[in-house]
Amino acid sequence: MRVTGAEAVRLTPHESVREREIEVEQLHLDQVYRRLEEKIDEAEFLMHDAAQRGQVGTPGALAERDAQVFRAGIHLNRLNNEFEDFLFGRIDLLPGKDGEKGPDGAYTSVEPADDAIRADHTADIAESLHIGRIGVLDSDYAPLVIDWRAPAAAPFYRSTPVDPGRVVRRRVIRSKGRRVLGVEDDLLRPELTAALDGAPLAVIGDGALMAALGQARSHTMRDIVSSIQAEQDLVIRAPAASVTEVSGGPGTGKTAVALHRAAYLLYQDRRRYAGGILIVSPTPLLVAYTEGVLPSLGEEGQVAIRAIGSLVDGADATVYDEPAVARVKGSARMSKVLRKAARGALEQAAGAPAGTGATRGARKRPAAQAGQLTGQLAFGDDDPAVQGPGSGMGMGAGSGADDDVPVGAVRTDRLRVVAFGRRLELEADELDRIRRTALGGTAPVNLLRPRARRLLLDALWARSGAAARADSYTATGDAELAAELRSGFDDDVTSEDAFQEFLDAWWPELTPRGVLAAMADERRLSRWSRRVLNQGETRRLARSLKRLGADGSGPLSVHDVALLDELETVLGAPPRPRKRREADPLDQLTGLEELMPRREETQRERAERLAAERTEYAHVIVDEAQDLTPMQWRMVGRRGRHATWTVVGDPAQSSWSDPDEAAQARDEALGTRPRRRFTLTVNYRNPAEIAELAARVLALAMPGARSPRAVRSTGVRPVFRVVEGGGRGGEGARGTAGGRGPEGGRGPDGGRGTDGRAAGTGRGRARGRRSGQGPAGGPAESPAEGLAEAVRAEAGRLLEQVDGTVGVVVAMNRRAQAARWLSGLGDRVVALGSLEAKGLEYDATVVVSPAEIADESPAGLRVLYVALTRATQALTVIAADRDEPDAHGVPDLLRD
Ligand SMILES: Nc1ncnc2c1ncn2[C@@H]1O[C@H](COP(=O)(O)OP(=O)(O)OP(=O)(O)O)[C@@H](O)[C@H]1O
Repeated sequence: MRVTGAEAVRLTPHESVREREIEVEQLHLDQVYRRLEEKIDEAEFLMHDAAQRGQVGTPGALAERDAQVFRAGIHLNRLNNEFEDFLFGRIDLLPGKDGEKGPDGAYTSVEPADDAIRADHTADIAESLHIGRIGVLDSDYAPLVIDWRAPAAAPFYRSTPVDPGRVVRRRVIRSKGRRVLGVEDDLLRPELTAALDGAPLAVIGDGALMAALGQARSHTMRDIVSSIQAEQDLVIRAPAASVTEVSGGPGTGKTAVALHRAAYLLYQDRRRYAGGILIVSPTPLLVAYTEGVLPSLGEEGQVAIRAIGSLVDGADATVYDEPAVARVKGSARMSKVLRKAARGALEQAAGAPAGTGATRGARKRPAAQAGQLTGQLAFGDDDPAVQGPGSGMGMGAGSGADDDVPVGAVRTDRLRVVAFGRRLELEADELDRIRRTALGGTAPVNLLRPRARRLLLDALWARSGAAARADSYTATGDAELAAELRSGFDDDVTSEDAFQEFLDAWWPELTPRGVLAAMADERRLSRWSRRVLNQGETRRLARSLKRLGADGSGPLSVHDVALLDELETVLGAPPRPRKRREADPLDQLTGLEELMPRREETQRERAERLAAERTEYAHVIVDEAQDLTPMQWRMVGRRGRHATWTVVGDPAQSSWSDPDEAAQARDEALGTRPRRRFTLTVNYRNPAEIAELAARVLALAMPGARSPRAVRSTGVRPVFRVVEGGGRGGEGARGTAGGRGPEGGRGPDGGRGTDGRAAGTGRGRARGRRSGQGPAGGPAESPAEGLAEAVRAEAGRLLEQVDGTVGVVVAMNRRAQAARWLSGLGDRVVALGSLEAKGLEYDATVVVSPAEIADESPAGLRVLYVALTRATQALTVIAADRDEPDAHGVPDLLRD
């Protein structure tokens, strides 16, 4: 903004300095954009020119041209992306110890020269660097903007008044599009009188960080690139070798740091990370919340952000298991059960249940019906565990008119073939022995089929007279003839449809979903889980897996996905057509089509594609690592066998009940790689008032654990409200919202008396009355008067109070109910179950019935701790009877 003379008169001296400094930055930004436009023109010219030249030249020249065009295209794409605050920072530096410049054109020295500061505490600024989302050089290769990830930008984040290095002033520049809106400075050497181009160094405002933290939250996370703090920067730029472990309480920026680290690693070594970076997130909600951050940092290509329930290709878990079931499915013991189930499913398919006298069973049972004997699943054509034609109907080897085999069914209790003009037969005993021999060891079941086939042929060969003949050839030294005879025999047998059909039925290809569905039969499962799970666990597991249906295609739970992945390993993936390798973009370059305008792939689509193409990654980042079950660690571990890792988490927020078992699985996944540990200590999300309340729950959940230090205080204390009867079934319960009379709530100022009432009779409630509708859509006098009305009223009040989002956190089994309570309040408010709240944040939250959340699972107190730490500005706790609230509405759990 240009300050005219008339305006300047009206400005206070302070304001005029601010305006002048904004103007200085505006001039620089204009210069940057001019340069960017030149670069865009260059890139466009290059692309056009290359297209004109077509496919002429030597292969080497063409490859070089393609590479150039490709680079230009990527650059163009980035430049064309309309970045908010493209340029966001500046540092003014003292002269350095040496005069060496780095590749970005900036001096590399971190420490000031010995004579940088004069005896009278004055100094001159030797260099000013602007920091932005990508680096820009001017036509003389002098830096106009330094990429935030470049080494020269590190002092912007790292310098502190205690250890300022060369930095005298750090400036955060706020801009929108091409317009600079404001600047905020930190003076890192306040004792110094510094001059820039002969004029005193101006210092404007303070609290760029505070301004960022106070901003309203939306449904997507913002990057923190302009205000990364020193302890966070250490993690982001930590060397990638081995394992980087980051712990820190709620709101300390673990997720933000993890995302920025992915962008940093790509910047540092793009070729190495062309192998892909996987970010594992606990929920699809958190994926949706965070997936915009990387594109805003100019990175989206090589990073796949996946929810733990979507890590297996094609699986998209929509269901949460009850805690007792989740405990069983998540336990490392499941790997044993699954191994047995995979082998058991195969035996079942062939009609010989393990341990029940397979021969007898097999004799009595026609193969296609064998599974039906246990009452649940038909192993055979409709067998969910079986893929492909399997035991297809047809005139198979074993089909015959005898016994009780339906016409056309393939028998698996005997094999009959004709070879070398002789009828050969293997009986059930022999087949059973062969199967057991083939299954010996730990190799994947589906991959053992060739071995089983070979054993069958050996057995048939042994019964054929040809074997004796071959032996005599061998004895007379004609081994070649013996081998020919054998190979002719094998050809003869295997060319018969009968043999192939038998094999398909007797050793079908099993699918993970099919085996999982097969485990829904409790009797069968108890055989497979013997001495591993107890009866209750087996029952719960079988019951839960019924959801998958007989064909295994039903909805998956989050914990089922790790089981599927394990089964994929145990069964062995059937060979798939090879897909194109995702590698360095330059390696894959095929020509101009890479650059032609196409529909932009979304981050999610790209993630899907990458995940489908990759089974392993070069770097794995695990967010909310404390929540991974042992089975999930095994699943994630398989994706990073050769990777470096960044693992971020907070044990105090863990919803897993057996931390020791999880720690062991984590150690196995991370192997013996050396670890670097970091701790983040400052809570940037919650104001101190909310953090204090959460700390009370932390003291119960994890005695002795330390809360992070809240960086700001708003003076707005949590509000408590009471619903009588609200704990008894929610919607159906009657009660009085805020019905404890004048003392029913504790006001935002910490005072008691009016707020509970005000909320109870507030806007949300009035709206309900006006429309003649209760929160659940029924008449106002309906039972929704209770908890539903209180929640709705409070959400309505908070929507008035904040500009951004409101989250209503309820126990998992109330999710659907709560969504109905809030219907019509708009999309700034959302209802979520306690486990879904992981990692998310809202301007304001309503936590409904803490006791209910805490009682949900053995880790309930830690889950409640998560729920209470989601708000950036305001928190309301609605207590029901079960919370045993005191006269002020404070639940028993949350009292001092
Ligand atoms: N340096 C920073 N500058 C500005 N905002 C920050 C900074 N660090 C963190 N934040 C903000 O603080 C909030 C919490 O960050 P984040 O979600 O990454 O924390 P977390 O440690 O993952 O929390 P939780 O454990 O509760 O999931 C976010 O809004 C984030 O943008």
